[in-house]
Amino acid sequence: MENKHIAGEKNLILIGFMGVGKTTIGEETARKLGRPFIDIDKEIEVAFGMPITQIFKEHGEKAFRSKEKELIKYYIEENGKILSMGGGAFLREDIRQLCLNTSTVIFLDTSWEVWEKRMHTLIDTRPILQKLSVPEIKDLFYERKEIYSSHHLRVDTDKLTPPQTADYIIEVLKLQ
Ligand SMILES: Nc1ncnc2c1ncn2[C@@H]1O[C@H](COP(=O)(O)OP(=O)(O)OP(=O)(O)O)[C@@H](O)[C@H]1O
Ligand SMILES: O=C(O)C1=C[C@@H](O)[C@@H](O)[C@H](O)C1
Ligand SMILES: [Mg+2]
Repeated sequence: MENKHIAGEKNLILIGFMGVGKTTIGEETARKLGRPFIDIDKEIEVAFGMPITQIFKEHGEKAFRSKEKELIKYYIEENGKILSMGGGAFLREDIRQLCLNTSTVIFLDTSWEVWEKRMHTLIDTRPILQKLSVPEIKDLFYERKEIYSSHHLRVDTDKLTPPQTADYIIEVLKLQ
């Protein structure tokens, strides 16, 4: 009951470090609930007409972050959707507060040990990871964890597949 009250028809926003499954699990949750799914990273790519790696190279991170903020504000305006954030969006206090005040924020929590095994599949498409050594990535991973500690629901994804994670979110928030 408590959870139903928290979630309602509010947007669900998935947060967490790069590659924890925000896009995959967001898509799956939206499909199961029959709700629209918006991936903010994808929308930024559409707006610039190029992949994220190229946006960082040609326009810089500042332009990327500015478009990210603009699109989050736009998509958060209307309720009923599932939104997956870029891993860095929640770093900004204004975005964090906007998300927490309007939506149900779900932190996908993956352990470093599990994430590290997945890392090699992520590097090519995540420019932030490309310039860092593994120990630096590990530091960033734990730094970011603190930022993601502001949320409404935490899901430990280590032993769950994306469809199982989506089922868990739907069940615990009593969305069906
Ligand atoms: N629970 C999981 N178990 C196994 N593999 C997973 C899990 N969640 C995601 N993956 C895999 O990890 C990769 C990254 O997932 P995804 O792109 O959804 O992450 P993301 O959080 O959206 O990353 P980013 O912040 O960079 O957008 C994908 O190949 C996906 O299939
Ligand atoms: O964690 C980050 O800073 C990022 C995560 C990705 O989702 C993208 O938004 C981009 O690669 C930056
Ligand atoms: Mg994603």
